Amino acid sequence: MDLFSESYLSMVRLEQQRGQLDCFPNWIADSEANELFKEFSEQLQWSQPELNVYGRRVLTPRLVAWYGDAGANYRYSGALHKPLPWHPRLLQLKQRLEQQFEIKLNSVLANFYRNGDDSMGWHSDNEKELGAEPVICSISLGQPRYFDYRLIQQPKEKHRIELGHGSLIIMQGEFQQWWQHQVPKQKRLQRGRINLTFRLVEFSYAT
Ligand SMILES: O=C(O)CCC(=O)C(=O)O
Ligand SMILES: [Fe+2]
Repeated sequence: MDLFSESYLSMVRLEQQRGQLDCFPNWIADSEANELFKEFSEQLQWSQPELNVYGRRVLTPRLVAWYGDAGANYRYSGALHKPLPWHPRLLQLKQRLEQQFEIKLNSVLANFYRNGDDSMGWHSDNEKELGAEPVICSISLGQPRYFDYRLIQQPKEKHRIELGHGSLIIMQGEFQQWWQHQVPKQKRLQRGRINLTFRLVEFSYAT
């Protein structure tokens, strides 16, 4: 063990105006990240919902699963989703985030990008049930993928980072009000990536 073994906690602040974007490149050590990738790919209840794009039904270009406390309902891909009960390893990660950053979270959207053809288009996570200044903690496992973000008012000026195995980014403050983000296709990539975005959503009693 070397003197700098705590360096996995090192943080890079990428943006501090118009919201905050922080990156912890090695938040989860490789060996644990390997285990988590395997367990989540095999054990989460992945589905591929249909999206309504200008009146056409198309499949979401990745697999998704929504976990959380009962009542943490969330609208994505055009429909309201009730959370599945916590997977124990997701719950552990949630608690680790809550303790380290002194925040409260109640749910997680898991995304499975099967290969470089899977993607997520430009969006802000600005749904009403997230509140005005959500704290979103996003963990990546598996194939490193680009994460692009841009100011809504300057859409041509794209910023690009790569989210590697075991990394964490935190978006908070006004970030969702000013910026959009995407995970573009990277056609040549064959391997899968799992992303977990932990959130705090307002409870709703919709059925
Ligand atoms: O896969 C990612 O890194 C981004 C996921 C995301 O933006 C979301 O779930 O809202
Ligand atoms: Fe997002």
